[in-house]
Amino acid sequence: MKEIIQIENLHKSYGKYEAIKGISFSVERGTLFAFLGTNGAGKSTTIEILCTLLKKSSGIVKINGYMLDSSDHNAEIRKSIGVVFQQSLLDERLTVYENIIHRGKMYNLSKQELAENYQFVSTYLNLGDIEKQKYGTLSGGQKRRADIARALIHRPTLLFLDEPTTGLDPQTRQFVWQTIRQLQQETNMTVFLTTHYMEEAAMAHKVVVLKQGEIVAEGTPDELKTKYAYDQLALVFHNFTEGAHWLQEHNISYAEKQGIFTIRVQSTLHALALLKQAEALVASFEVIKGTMDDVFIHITKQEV
Ligand SMILES: Nc1ncnc2c1ncn2[C@@H]1O[C@H](COP(=O)(O)OP(=O)(O)OP(=O)(O)O)[C@@H](O)[C@H]1O
Repeated sequence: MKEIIQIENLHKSYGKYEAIKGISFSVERGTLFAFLGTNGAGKSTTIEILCTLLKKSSGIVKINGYMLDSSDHNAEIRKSIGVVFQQSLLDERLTVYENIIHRGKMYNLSKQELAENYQFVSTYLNLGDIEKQKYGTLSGGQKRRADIARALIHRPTLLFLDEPTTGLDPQTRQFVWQTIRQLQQETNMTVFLTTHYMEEAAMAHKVVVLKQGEIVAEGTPDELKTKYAYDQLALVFHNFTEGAHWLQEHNISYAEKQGIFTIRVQSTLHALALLKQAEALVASFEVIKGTMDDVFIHITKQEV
């Protein structure tokens, strides 16, 4: 089966408040999927439902071929997923090794499987230097490595990460991010990620954006950028007045700040054509590509 997650018309209410208002989407096996949304959009609620920690109000959810909330399927779902939450679940008083082995034992792995799996997670997360240290004494970045290792000890096919890099320094963020990408690519694991860092979402195979419990955009990063973001050409002219006149004569709308004229362009090729036309007047230029930040701001500002 191509899809590892299939969601149809999922609803979740907390009392009278409807946090998830009938969302439908799917995630393909072996891909990196980014689930985005403003604060309170319903991301954590959705993840908790998918991880069997929270009961849905209605809708159909299938994970790895198992129907959520149907007979003994939730136990099978739990075996095939790993979860890293914003808050850690490890015991502060135990060492990293003890914590991870303790977790592994919950999955009834044989001694040999447990040893092999530990070796696997230790290599990927570079645990060698911290495995004997008590979890409570680790730095934020080291804790994150241990959290991810804990989620992987039973070798799940699907990994949920709720804002895995929030609060980390840039170097640790990069390490965590590279490890996630490497795992996804080398082991064909599906990664379901929520993040507030748009450069991380830009690397996903598919993005879904949630706003107030509803899906407001869905597609590949390129599709979303084409639809919601645009490239800009920034120009500095040899002569400010001549440059401004040239743009006005050619009916080109612009914004100007401290001598830099910014023009919205359809593509880099469009920018090139304009530059050729205005070549004699231009002192310097820059083409600014549309980003996932632009996409996110555009979508989440829109009225639903
Ligand atoms: N236990 C609860 N009881 C009542 N309302 C809740 C409960 N949990 C969440 N909510 C509400 O449901 C909505 C969705 O919350 P959720 O935590 O899923 O959003 P989120 O997208 O994960 O936000 P963030 O990015 O801030 O973590 C919010 O309005 C929140 O206040």
